Amino acid sequence: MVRGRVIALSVTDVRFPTSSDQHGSDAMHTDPDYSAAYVVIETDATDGLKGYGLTFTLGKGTEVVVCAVKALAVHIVDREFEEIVGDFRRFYRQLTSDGQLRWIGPEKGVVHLATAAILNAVWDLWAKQEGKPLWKLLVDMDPQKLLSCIDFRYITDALTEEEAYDMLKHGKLGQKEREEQMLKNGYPAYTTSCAWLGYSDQQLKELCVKALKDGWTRFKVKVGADLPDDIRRCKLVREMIGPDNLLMLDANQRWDVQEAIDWVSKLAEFKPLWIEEPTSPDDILGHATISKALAPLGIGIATGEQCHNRVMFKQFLQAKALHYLQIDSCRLGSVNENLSVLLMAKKFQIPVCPHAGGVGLCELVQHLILFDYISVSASLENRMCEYVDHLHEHFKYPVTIKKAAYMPPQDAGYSTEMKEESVRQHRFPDGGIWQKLISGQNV
Ligand SMILES: C[C@H](O)[C@@H](O)CC(=O)C(=O)O
Ligand SMILES: [Mg+2]
Repeated sequence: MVRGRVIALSVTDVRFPTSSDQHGSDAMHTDPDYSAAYVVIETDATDGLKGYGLTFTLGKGTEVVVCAVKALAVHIVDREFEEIVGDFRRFYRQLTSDGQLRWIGPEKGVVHLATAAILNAVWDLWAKQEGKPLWKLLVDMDPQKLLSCIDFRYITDALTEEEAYDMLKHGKLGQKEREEQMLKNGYPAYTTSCAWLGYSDQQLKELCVKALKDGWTRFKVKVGADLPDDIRRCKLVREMIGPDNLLMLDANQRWDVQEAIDWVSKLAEFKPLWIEEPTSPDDILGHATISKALAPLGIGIATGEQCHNRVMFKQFLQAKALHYLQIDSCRLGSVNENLSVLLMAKKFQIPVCPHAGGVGLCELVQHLILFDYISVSASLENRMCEYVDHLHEHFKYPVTIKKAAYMPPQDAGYSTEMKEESVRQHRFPDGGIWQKLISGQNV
């Protein structure tokens, strides 16, 4: 039962000094401090439940997003929670249509990341009030109700509400069996944690040995800064993992279109399944060109982690510019907008392989991909969810990985809540960790 009036929203700049060990590094982000604009919403209900939400950022970017969250807060504070989730499409539109703030978007960039942080907190609270993990709240939801959370504006030329309804109705068939299957075996995952760009060859080897021992069979390697380095690192990883395990490459937008084609052709001998973000995330036709050129080599295109809204995804799908669609729980407008992308991917028959390289992204996106499998795609073919092995210890409900698969979370909510002590220590700039770093002490 939905209840309470929202009486407060707070937002905190939380940063982890991951760059000091090169965790998370890639060809474009060479000093990534994994960070979050962390939102907490409170209501006047007597249950004491709070909603926790975040969006993923890197270091300095966080303070800008924090400002945007504060600017948007006026739309949610002092509202009945029932009024928000009871007509979620309306609320989503209100938040994304603020007459002054939309000028610095619309539905992209800082203001959209802020929207994601706030809405993620709303979904967390809604799931908690219903006493269910978010994936289960979605799976159990009536199709009409689910659709009422989605803003279809700008995508009806690709997917109508009626088509989406039919898909969700159809998705009910066999849903119970798929849910049981997930509870037993989990959702298949791949790891990116063996081969961040700043890791040494020795680190790469040791991490591959450990990952293989832990049962991982799918590996992603960062590329794009230096071709001879890429050839050496891909050779090393391919030798370590053998011919049958999967290898994916990620360039994080480093190249021009022709440069991408030339560079990746030189890595084709290592049999990568995909090249991720070969060029600008906004260059839909460029991706289509790269896709055509690399198809004879059997290399697909993956993208999405910086695809800023459903309209971009629509065009990527229409232009046949990607083979693997990488939703992100914190870049799009939360669950609402991700639902629309999952449904478009289903219509265009493109597998969804979520992005999770960041703090908290694994915790959140597991819910979306579980819902996708159980209620929308009903397929595991060519599908896997990213996993990175960092910072889970700071979450109250961290992910559980078994045999290289995400096991469905059981606690109510969206797994977004961080431990209070972690927030206190990592708050920027006054948290203990940052005070020590700023004053030059070892941490
Ligand atoms: C800066 C992030 O670590 C980025 O490299 C993550 C990424 O591209 C991925 O996980 O994929
Ligand atoms: Mg990536």
